[in-house]
Amino acid sequence: MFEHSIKVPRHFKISANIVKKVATEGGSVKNLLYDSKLRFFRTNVIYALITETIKHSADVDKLFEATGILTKEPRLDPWLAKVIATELIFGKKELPGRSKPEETILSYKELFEKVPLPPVEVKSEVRRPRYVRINTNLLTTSDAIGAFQDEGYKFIRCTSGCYDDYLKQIQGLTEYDFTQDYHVKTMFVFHPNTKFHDYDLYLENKLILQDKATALPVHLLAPPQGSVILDMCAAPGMKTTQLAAYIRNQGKIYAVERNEQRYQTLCDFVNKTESKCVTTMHRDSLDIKKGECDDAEYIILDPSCSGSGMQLSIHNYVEDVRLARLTSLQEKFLKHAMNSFPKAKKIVYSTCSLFPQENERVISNVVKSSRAKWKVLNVKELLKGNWNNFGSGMYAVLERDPKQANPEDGTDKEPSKVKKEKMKHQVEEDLEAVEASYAEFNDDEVSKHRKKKKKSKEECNVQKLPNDNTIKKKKNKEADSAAKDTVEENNLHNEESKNSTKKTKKDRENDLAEAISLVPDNNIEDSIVEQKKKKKRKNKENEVEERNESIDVNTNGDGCEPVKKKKKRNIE
Ligand SMILES: C[S@@+](CC[C@H](N)C(=O)[O-])C[C@H]1O[C@@H](n2cnc3c(N)ncnc32)[C@H](O)[C@@H]1O
Repeated sequence: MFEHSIKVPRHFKISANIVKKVATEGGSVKNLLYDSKLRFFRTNVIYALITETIKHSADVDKLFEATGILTKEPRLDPWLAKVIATELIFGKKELPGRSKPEETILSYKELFEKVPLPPVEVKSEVRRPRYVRINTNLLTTSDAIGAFQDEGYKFIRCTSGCYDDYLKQIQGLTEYDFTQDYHVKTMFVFHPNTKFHDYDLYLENKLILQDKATALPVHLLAPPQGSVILDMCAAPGMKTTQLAAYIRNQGKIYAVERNEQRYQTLCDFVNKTESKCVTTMHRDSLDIKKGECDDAEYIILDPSCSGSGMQLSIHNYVEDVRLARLTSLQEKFLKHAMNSFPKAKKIVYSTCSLFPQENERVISNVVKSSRAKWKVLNVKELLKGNWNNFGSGMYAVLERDPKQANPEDGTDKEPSKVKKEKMKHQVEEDLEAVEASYAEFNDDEVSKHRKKKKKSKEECNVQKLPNDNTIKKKKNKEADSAAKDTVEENNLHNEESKNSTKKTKKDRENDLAEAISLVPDNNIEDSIVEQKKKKKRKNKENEVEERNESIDVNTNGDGCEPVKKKKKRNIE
């Protein structure tokens, strides 16, 4: 028999409260846990209990459903019950006290044990490499390579240009190697164990610890120097500062953040990184109306999400109600981005969630209802099939359809009936593409596709240092020469950029073309230039016809056409 006077152990109560908060309101377990009131409590014990409860949540739900415990015991708090049942069934297998909730759960132990549960999945943990981004406002990539070499790291260069070779190469990096990222040329990749927290370049904000997945949206947005960008959900400022470096502080970035504390973090980060072209705004993005930020041409939309793609499995636990709330907010953001900024021509939507509700469904719902003003580009085509998504979120690239928008005044022409039909058809095709792409993201098409791909005969020029600390400290001459080309490329590129303030649009296009020849893997810019050439030709042919039809063509900015769809879509 239990005794009414016996209290529920405090660690159970605290854990139950946090699990409830994470599931219903969201937020980080660590933040909730390291609340000052708990500072001297056994946080490690509680953290383990919360993690286990979240990990076994689906199984515990099954046990509760099969036994009907929550209906039969209406006074039992379901969150507390979850924590205690997890401890009893999956944790220590015993309970410390004799409180009523503990006794109630114990009385169901035999019934719980009869419920068949799926076998525990043993997941092999894949450790992600350590990515760092060079803040090119403060340090050139060539100087960064030199600095890493001075530290004893060996620069490994993939000469084949083949993505498969690159992937093999990063998997084989030792603790003394580093290489340049395949897509984002200002990023470098190190062994997962590499620590940078005490490293001078990091402390001086020349080196930013940023994961590849969070850097890709800027690469996909690819705004040219001089452009005006709106970052609708900016704090802590990873993408804002990356954008500032990307456009070499030439242009303007509106960085909007609603949360006061996070806004301060954003301002600090912007200052520390010398992201001088950034205007921070402590605002709710959804309150920014036509007439404000009207000059924004490129939009990055990285709204709050469930974070289910983040490494901590703890984030995978999201209540349906919360997910629905997030989805509806994300749709609002996207609609706002698409409709409120007359000059906007490209939007990159990204989340670190893997839930389709926060990704493809947001895109399809919004694009469906947007009268086809925006076209969804195929991310895999933009990356030329070369992105092995490590389960860390999703991206969608939307480009305003130049045939259906009037960039001069930002209004959309009312389309004729025939055109409306065509547009509807186009939207359906686009959505099919998006849905197919996400489906492929979710299954293992990536590896199938890669197997089919013709392998390059060229091998990576991989030269490894022996695993020896003494040798590590010697600067490697061979590596120096391997890096030399990159250094020269970067110097040239940097030299170009110094003169860029006075450049015309034409000059910028030429710069872009040159940059592409300097950086051969710069896939996005590559496809943009190709598309520009095509578009110029096409524009000439269609000029008269289009004028007659009164359809305005987007002639300002980069004017790039959406990437043409192929019959068979390959999306990673
Ligand atoms: C996923 S984080 C953004 C991360 C950021 N883009 C980066 O790369 O560092 C989402 C941010 O959006 C902010 N946010 C949420 N709703 C907002 C709104 N209505 N207006 C402006 N900011 C908002 C949140 O406070 C949070 O800081």
